[in-house]
Amino acid sequence: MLQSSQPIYPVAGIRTIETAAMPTAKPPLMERAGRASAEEAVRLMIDRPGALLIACGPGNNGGDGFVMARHFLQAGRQVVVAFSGDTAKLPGDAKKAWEAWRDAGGETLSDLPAAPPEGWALVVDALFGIGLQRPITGRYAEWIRALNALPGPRMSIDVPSGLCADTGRVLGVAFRATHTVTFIALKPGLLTLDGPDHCGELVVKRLDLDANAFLPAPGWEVRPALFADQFTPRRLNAHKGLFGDAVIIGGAPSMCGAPLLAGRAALRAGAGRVFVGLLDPRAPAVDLVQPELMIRSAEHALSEGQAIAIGPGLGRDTVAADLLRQALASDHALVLDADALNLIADDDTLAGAATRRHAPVVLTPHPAEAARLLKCSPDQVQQNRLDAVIELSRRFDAHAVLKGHGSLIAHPNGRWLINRSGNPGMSAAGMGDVLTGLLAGLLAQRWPIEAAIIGAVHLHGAAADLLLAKGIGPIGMSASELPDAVRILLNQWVAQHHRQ
Ligand SMILES: NC(=O)C1=CN([C@@H]2O[C@H](COP(=O)(O)OP(=O)(O)OC[C@H]3O[C@@H](n4cnc5c(N)ncnc54)[C@H](OP(=O)(O)O)[C@@H]3O)[C@@H](O)[C@H]2O)[C@@H](O)CC1
Ligand SMILES: Nc1ncnc2c1ncn2[C@@H]1O[C@H](COP(=O)(O)OP(=O)(O)O)[C@@H](O)[C@H]1O
Ligand SMILES: [K+]
Repeated sequence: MLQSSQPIYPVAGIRTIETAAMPTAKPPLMERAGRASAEEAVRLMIDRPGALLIACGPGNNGGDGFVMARHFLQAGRQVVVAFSGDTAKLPGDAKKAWEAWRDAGGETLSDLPAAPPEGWALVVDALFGIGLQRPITGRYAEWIRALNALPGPRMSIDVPSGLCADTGRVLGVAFRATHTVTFIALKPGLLTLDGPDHCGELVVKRLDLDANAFLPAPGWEVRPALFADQFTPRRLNAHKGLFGDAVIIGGAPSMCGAPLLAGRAALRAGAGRVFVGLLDPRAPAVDLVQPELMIRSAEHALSEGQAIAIGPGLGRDTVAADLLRQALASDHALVLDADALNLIADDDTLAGAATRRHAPVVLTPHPAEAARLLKCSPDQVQQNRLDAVIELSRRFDAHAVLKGHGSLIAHPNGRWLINRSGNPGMSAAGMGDVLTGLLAGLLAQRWPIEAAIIGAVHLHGAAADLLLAKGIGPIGMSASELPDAVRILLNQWVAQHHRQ
């Protein structure tokens, strides 16, 4: 069974859902959140006897911590709660949760205690959740640093404290959880930038709410279920003409490797034929490692194919710009990567031609390329990757993929997604070229545009995860190893889907 995709809401959306659900929620949402956290904690503490430490903060995240503590106390488990604020200033529900903890016989320490000799069974971070407003400093920062230094499992309630739930930025310092239990739905900051490094294993507890019924989800996580419609087994009577022609354009002098890698990826993704159009007049006439690739001059290759990807190793001279102009004038689906993006960033006429195109355009920038397109700094892009990808899609009226861990996809219809596959083995030259080739390969097979983008981005990361699981990486994983893993996965998924 393919797992269905989960919705993602920025904090404002979560707040809307909470406000709508809260008045009628019985038991109250904080009770549900505390209980759900306790259930998850029990799973983490199997084989770990002893006390657990819960650090509670001054808002409702702290309230969840008090509820969780009470459950363990009532179950006869030793719990130590640390809270450095003023209980009189706790917001309503959190105050009630503290009172219930106190009334159950719970004790609250005003500072972090020393760890027992056998260590804590579990360290729980209930300091800040979606209400984090500014960088953490002072005593809370000291607490987080001290908690991060403790051995054993560390669980965050809702959001690792210090992590911005919307962007995945660390504000000052952040708790590094081995497990995070998040409520109602996923938030973007848990899935991109520094989010995954701080969340550890991430579990969503919906608190018995159907978030989508309160507020249609603006974003979704990428899952194979979203493109499984395309998993069609091949007929015995199939022939290459059914699987389309992909065209890759690039390879200025000394940069031929990039389009060849993309071409190999397009083949492994199943394209019937792959044309690679190289700009370098002295480029080899054949790829001896992959002789199936049909190498042409760039000009010649442009007249072939159902899907064109242009950019890998393209260069930025007038020849490159002219080829890009021709590609933009074609009526095929077009993937723009690398130097094609840089050319567009520098030339309003090319940018205009991309924006006005009728056939689909896919932009696949890494953060520095996105920054050139948006005329800002890479840092500004990374400060809010979701806003950046949505803005790119809007400005160019195109599909956009902002690469990096937790790649984001935005469609011109406003829908956005975050991909969770992939690992740091992919932080190596040529990985982006492979993604470009996969996109061209799936588009050549006439996958609908959204399915092709989501599918390519997910497969790309999942292939790297497969290599990682086999011990091939993260150190030393190379881009040319990825296409074979893509082929294995795609065939497995199609076969599994049709056995169900
Ligand atoms: N609402 C609900 O129905 C449900 C909510 N739930 C739970 O509540 C959480 C949200 O609760 P929340 O809104 O109270 O925010 P929270 O994350 O506890 O932090 C706010 C507090 O921190 C303070 N503060 C902020 N930044 C700071 C900083 N840098 N350094 C120091 N202080 C800082 C801020 O103070 P202020 O900014 O006002 O000075 C305020 O006191 C949510 O993540 C989930 O766990 C669940 O129970 C499900 C139902
Ligand atoms: N740590 C990581 N986790 C997941 N994916 C990654 C990671 N590092 C890189 N990638 C992926 O690898 C690809 C790198 O692309 P790019 O930066 O264009 O590389 P190149 O230009 O060398 O081909 C992107 O798809 C990116 O999302
Ligand atoms: K937290």
